[in-house]
Amino acid sequence: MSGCEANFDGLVGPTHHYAGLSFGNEASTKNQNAVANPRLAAKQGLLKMKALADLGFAQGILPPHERPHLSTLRKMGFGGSDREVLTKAQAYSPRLLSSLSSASSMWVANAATVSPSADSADGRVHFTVANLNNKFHRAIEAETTSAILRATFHADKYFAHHDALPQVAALGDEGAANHNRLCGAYDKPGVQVFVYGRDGLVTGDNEPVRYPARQTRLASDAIARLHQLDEKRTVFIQQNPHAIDSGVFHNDVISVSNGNVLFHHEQAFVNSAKALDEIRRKMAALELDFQPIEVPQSKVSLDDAVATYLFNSQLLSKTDGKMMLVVPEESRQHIGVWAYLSALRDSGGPVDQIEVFDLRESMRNGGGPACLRLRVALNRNELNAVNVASLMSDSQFTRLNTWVDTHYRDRMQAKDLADPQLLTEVRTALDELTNILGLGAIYPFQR
Ligand SMILES: N=C(N)NCCC[C@H](NC(=O)CCC(=O)O)C(=O)O
Repeated sequence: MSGCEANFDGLVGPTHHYAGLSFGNEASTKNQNAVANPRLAAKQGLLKMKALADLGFAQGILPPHERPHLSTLRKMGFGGSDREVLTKAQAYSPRLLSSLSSASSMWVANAATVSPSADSADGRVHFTVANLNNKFHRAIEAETTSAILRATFHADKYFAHHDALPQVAALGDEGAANHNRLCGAYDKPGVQVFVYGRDGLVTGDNEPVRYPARQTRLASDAIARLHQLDEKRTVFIQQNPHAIDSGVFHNDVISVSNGNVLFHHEQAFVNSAKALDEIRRKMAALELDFQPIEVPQSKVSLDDAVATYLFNSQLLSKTDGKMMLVVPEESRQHIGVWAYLSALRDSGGPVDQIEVFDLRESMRNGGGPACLRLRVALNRNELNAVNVASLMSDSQFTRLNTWVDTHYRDRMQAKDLADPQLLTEVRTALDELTNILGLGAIYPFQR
């Protein structure tokens, strides 16, 4: 298969904690106020990146954002020295400070939507930063995400960058977590599948009632337009509102694609048969076979899918033509889910290997293996144009582990966030990280 899918993982930031900020994400709500371990979280992520790099997959690293986000606090009228701003914000509302200190930028599946050059009319890889406007703590990510992506994929000849869509609910956009691509070779045309939870312009009667639908059709349409996609190779599907109400806050909690395979739960989509048929027809026009793997509710319930995150997996193509599924430890711990995955592995189908990773620190905030990565399908020239220090290697792994050991605490709770020493630690760490990753001044405090 020519071209490759590079996975860029978000490095967990030093303020990682459990704040219960994401209504609709049941893990986030359930673990509010639990004690977090940022050092362990960062190391669990690095181990996954290194293991996949060692298996021969192209693996990149995206840095965390600066938190607490002093500039938002200042925009909200908290003045004085940095120390005073933190103290006043904490006194006003510990929850506000917590929101502006979340390490949520680690879940880079929500950083942007990415379209490979083979699908875009101008032959460039397109990135649209996600506005994440459904959650206050995530809506502040867009500006730094944009700086990071532009520094990592900096050659204009190959990469086109679009700013986030306007920050309004009608244009709610959560990035690649609601986007899949079916293809043959990664650098040849494929079919892009956008999944949305509600329309955005009009209120329909088929919307979730309990939890919010974060992605709108209006936003997905805009991205397809910005990325210059061909409608003959684009599909828009509504996510099942019942799934959203069961805790499937992003589509990547209920489906994942790779190559010509779509691994998904039977209750993932509205009017599933019609949607799958459209994908099949559009792929057939490219002379590609579509291989859906549909998991029935009778084998894995929606609730078990949300609890174990088996669909929040990475489906990766191996050199032997078979695929490997990267799942979180929680999927192995569940007898029924593990039995299903073992049978899938032994079925003679496209997936013949399951790899398990302990990502518990991230999982407790609702972020599994797929949430932590941003897929970027690249041809050889494009891969060569990526900022080289952003790619995982033996030396980067060693440097980053040492960096984490030097700068990260092993205990973090909301009450720690007003400590001015923490802000100093964060800035010192991030300044050093931009050197390790060769990214230049991407943070406002560096300018
Ligand atoms: N499925 C994908 N692609 N990403 C997972 C994102 C998890 C993230 N959790 C949080 O932001 C919780 C933060 C807290 O509660 O402390 C979210 O809900 O947006």
